[in-house]
Amino acid sequence: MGICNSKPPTHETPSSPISDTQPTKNDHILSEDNFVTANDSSKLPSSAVNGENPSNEQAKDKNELQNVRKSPFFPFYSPSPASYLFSKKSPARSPANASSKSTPKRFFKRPFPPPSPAKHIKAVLARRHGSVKPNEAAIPEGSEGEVVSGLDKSFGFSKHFGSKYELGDEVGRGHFGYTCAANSKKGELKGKQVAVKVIPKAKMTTAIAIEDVRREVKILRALTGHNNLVQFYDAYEDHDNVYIVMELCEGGELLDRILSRGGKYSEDEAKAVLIQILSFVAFCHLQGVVHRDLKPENFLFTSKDDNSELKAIDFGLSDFVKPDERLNDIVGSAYYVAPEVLHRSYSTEADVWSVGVIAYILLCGSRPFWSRTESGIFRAVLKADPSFDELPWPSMSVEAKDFVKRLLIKDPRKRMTAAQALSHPWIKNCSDVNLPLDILIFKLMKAYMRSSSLRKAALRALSKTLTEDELFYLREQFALLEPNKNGTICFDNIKTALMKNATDAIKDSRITDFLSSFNALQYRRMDFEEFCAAALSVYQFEVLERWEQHARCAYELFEKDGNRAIVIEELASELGLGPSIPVHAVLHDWIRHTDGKLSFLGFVKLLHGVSTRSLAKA
Ligand SMILES: Nc1ncnc2c1ncn2[C@@H]1O[C@H](COP(=O)(O)OP(=O)(O)OP(=O)(O)O)[C@@H](O)[C@H]1O
Ligand SMILES: [Ca+2]
Ligand SMILES: [Ca+2]
Repeated sequence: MGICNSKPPTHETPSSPISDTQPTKNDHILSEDNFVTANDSSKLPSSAVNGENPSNEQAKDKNELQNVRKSPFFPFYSPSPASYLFSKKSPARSPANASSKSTPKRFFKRPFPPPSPAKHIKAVLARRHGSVKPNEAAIPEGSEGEVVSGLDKSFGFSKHFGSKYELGDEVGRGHFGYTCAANSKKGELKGKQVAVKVIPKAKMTTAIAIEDVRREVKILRALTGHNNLVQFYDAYEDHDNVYIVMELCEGGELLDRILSRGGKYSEDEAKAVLIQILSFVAFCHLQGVVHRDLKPENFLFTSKDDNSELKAIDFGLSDFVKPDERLNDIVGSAYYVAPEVLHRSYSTEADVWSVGVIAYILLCGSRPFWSRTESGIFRAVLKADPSFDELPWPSMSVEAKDFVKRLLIKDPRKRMTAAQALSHPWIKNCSDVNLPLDILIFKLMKAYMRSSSLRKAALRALSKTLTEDELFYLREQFALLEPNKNGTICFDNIKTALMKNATDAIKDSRITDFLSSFNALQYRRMDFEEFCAAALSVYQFEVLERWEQHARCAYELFEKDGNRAIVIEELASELGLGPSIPVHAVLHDWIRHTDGKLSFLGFVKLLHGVSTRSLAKA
């Protein structure tokens, strides 16, 4: 990886404190020494920002720097000085500072920076506010983010906020709004403390910004009933603001807790946090909602208690996504953004990547992809492999490393889903987790149902090579479909399982339309053996070290039972190859010349089947 490790890197060198200041354009500058020098006053936190006396601040910096220089290891193995930045008296968190534009500034003086608040990708801000100069945005934007006058800023929300709630102290602040505690004056919540996210209409200067707020409320309203999701109560508006009323979480942001611990989470502690995050993410994905802004700032603890429950907040960038749909707008926060988002073709897997980044940070205290500039971070996300060689990784369990690596796989088809992550040995071996239904099962089953008998035979052969560990997840998923006493499922099982888990969000994400793909199961039943073939992801299988062995073994089984002579045209249509492809040249090696049956190469290609893109068009 080489970006955020213990050796002074030779490129993308962090030489300034991580802060909310705009990244500079000189991300190509190389630095021999990435230690921040204590007398480089331009890099010191300003007292105007953090309220500290500048000379104290310099002294602290110096001390910390000395600690760092003395330590042969990472800065995270020296006590973190970060917690003082988050004390209640921090002006960044007080209402008096309410005019500042975004997340409170927090500064660090470390050669290898710990996590800090993540900024939204500049292109997001350009689209939403029309405020970033076109040449500043890393990704060129169209005219959709243009500032338009005469926008309709009425949302149809109740206008009686003032008569129902009394606003109290500010409890947090983001780029789009600020959040206050409030007291409910009447109704069901009378006397109860709530949180109110206030989004000023003056900030909604583009049609997209307005649409985002509408969708934020719609998604919050629709998604209900998960323990790790903040409870939404209602939305209001007046001439100046939109008010989102929700459950008050008094335990602060996950980011603050990570920082106050100096980045040290034991495997078990990290696991406890990640189980909650993944359980929430799997829930969203089953409802067809992609959060798109998962980061430690957007998870809050309900209380200061060490074992407090974690709640996801901030659906400001979230969207509905149909099972076969790919989204293309570049959205999120740079450190956490998935490679396929930067490639403008993504779905729910992008959230899982962000959880991978959070998992990496929880376990080692550093960000897996870091650079001083946005474009540098993007380059790292697209090209660099995170380091697992530096401390503390060598002392961590093999399972923990495998878990994080499989969340941070660049190809989204090969990455684990949230439900699979909850079934990963690192989690399942030591905790009693309620495994959720995985939307991936339905996507794969749909592709299976549309496949030829030849591909089904190939998949069946591969499924016979699964080990007990690999079967665990499929067994759990099959059980969630509640097979009858003969151990088989049909259309009704799939429908019932989906409906049992449905919230209102499912209407917008059209998950129910998807059910028609399973019509064939109205007339026949599927047993566990066939389910394994149907719900097996060949792409995910490919990342396993023993893949080649599995595939060879499966090919032998297929040879005995399923392989048959096939003509090139049949294979081309099976694989969804278009007329522009010279099939005879391309598929030449996929068919064995001696008997016209599939070669090993052809077998592997057939296993992958038609690309999801051509399936989506079908
Ligand atoms: N229910 C809540 N209880 C307590 N604090 C909250 C609650 N909701 C939000 N906050 C605080 O307010 C902050 C800002 O809220 P939120 O993240 O929703 O705003 P935003 O403007 O959309 O942020 P961003 O800049 O990440 O897009 C949060 O980081 C958190 O500290
Ligand atoms: Ca936020
Ligand atoms: Ca937001």
